[in-house]
Amino acid sequence: MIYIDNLGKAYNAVTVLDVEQLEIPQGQSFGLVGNNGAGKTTLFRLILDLIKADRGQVLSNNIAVNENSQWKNYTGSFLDEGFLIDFLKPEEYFKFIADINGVTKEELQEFYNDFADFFGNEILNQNKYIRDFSKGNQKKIGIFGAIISQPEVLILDEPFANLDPSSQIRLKSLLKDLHQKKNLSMLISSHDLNHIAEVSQRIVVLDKGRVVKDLLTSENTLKELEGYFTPESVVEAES
Ligand SMILES: Nc1ncnc2c1ncn2[C@@H]1O[C@H](COP(=O)(O)OP(=O)(O)OP(=O)(O)O)[C@@H](O)[C@H]1O
Repeated sequence: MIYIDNLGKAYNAVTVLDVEQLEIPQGQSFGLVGNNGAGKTTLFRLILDLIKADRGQVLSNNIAVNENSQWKNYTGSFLDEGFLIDFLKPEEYFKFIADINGVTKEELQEFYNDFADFFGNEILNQNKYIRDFSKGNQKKIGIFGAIISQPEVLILDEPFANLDPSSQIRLKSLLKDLHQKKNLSMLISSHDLNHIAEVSQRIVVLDKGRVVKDLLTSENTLKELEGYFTPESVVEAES
């Protein structure tokens, strides 16, 4: 369970995150949406203890993430290319993650099988360094890297961005599968309302760092989100 308690962050005296309380129960698929600069990545960075909060704290299974790193044993994440070791080839990178997490060769092979369609023929056996892959393929490498450790909590920042349509569809199906089979807590941000509504049981909307909507996904959620994000000028033009 992730619990956010009175969390605040400002840059240059401008508040970019201000979340009083937010509880994400174990096993929930949690979608985070918001316009550019709404604070989504900042929230994920705070959850992963990559930046320091100005006030408040994030608890993972009741332990403050900035005081004890136990949560790292069960949390997989990919926010950006900074998470990759780009002077390695994908197979070397995956083996490195597998080795530090005690994942066997056979288990890794099983993951490769599950991800074969998602990878296409573009990731494995390419004999090139991660830094030389396209942005979309680097994203695939990062997502796979986050999943190899078989985490209980998975945090992905805009996983659908830069992926081609077929890969987006495959990723949705992989994420839904993982979530169902493993009681995984899945925290995903996206600008794509359709995708996020499809993979999330709950969707939170951030605006200027604040939670402005917290919805359990239903058949009306997509409409509600589209309504929220439709600019007034468009509403006026259509009426
Ligand atoms: N290191 C930093 N220094 C100064 N401002 C920052 C820093 N990191 C983030 N910000 C600012 O914090 C705000 C929130 O940024 P954040 O990246 O969390 O938003 P986001 O919702 O992920 O946006 P996007 O959808 O564009 O990725 C933005 O105004 C951003 O410019």
